[in-house]
Amino acid sequence: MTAGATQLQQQTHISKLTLTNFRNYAALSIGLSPGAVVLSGDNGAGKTNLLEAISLLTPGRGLRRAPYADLAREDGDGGFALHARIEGPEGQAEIGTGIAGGDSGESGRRVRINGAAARSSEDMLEWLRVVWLTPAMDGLFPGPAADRRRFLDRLVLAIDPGHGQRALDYEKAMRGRNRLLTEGSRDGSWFEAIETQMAETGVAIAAARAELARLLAAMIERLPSSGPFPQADISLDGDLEKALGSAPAVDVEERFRRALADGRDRDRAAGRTLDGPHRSDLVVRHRPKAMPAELCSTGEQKALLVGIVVSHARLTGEMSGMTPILLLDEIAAHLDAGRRAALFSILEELNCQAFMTGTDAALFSSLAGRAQFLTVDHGTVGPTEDP
Ligand SMILES: Nc1ncnc2c1ncn2[C@@H]1O[C@H](COP(=O)(O)OP(=O)(O)OP(=O)(O)O)[C@@H](O)[C@H]1O
Repeated sequence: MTAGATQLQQQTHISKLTLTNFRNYAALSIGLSPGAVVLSGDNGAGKTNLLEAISLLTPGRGLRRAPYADLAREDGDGGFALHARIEGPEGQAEIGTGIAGGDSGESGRRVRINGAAARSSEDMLEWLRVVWLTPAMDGLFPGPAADRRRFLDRLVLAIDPGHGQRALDYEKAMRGRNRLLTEGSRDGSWFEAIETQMAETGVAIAAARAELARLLAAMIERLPSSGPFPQADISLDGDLEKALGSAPAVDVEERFRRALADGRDRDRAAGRTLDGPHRSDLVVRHRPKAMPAELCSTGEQKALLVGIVVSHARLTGEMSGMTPILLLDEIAAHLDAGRRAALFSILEELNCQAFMTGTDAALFSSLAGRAQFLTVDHGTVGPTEDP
């Protein structure tokens, strides 16, 4: 067996995917290969739906952030089910998730791993990590900070599975504080308890983001300085993230707790908490052009994002031994032939399973013989003839 074959065997990948009543799929079961998987088909055929299904194999609402009830096929019973067989260095796992018919999905989706109910959806991270780039993210740099924060937190989650719970705990505490503010409560001990929790979880969130930014910046240095995917300078714009650069976490926590207490009147007037990691931003600059990312062309922004995502995939692989599965929706749309070829060879070098979609398989023809080509046709998926 060649060294390459051994490597491929160890790659974390989905080898089988089954969808039941998911979006436009009534029933689908497909075998998947490690490495690149190209999904081509007409507009509306169901390519993104397939990626969305895979994105639900990680905590959260998936790549469209759609309500679970919308994921259930329109003519179905109101529920949906996904099932995936994962193969990786740790062995094989069977992961299932979905909601039952008649369940609005508001209470969350169920997750089963190897036949047993998971304690939380974060248990899936023991088996695989999933990261995506979608056309909706083309507007990430000029768009709202909330989208960049979400992107950043997803990158953190892939290297630090505890991040999701931290974010949930912080949001829950903040909702509690906001409720006290809008109710006009003056109950000092209630505020103190909630603000202490916000300070603890908030600083932990900021510290995890700062650590990701530091590690990711080191990985981005490994991108060739004049290559097709430009080096990005990334930094975090947030009071806590900045303070952590020059003070120990316990001091930052205490400062944040005091700032929350001192800011009650101001926040009461605003009806919400105005300071905290829920207001932080990810700042990206195009290093070769010495320009903020949001001022770059659409193609340049896409190339920057690809550089960040592949650097992150490399980082995750090196840290966890598990390279994320990449979902690259319509990835070829803004990349010229040279950049496409460069992307394909980076993906091969990363040794990750990467799903790429496009209306035209020809854009991926240089991968012939090195990728699995599948044609998506309104609820069915089969091998692409003559890719
Ligand atoms: N809950 C649902 N039940 C049934 N069909 C659905 C549901 N949600 C979406 N669809 C259908 O799925 C199709 C969209 O699929 P998808 O977004 O995956 O297309 P695509 O192949 O990525 O297309 P494009 O190339 O245009 O991006 C649409 O025809 C839409 O009507």
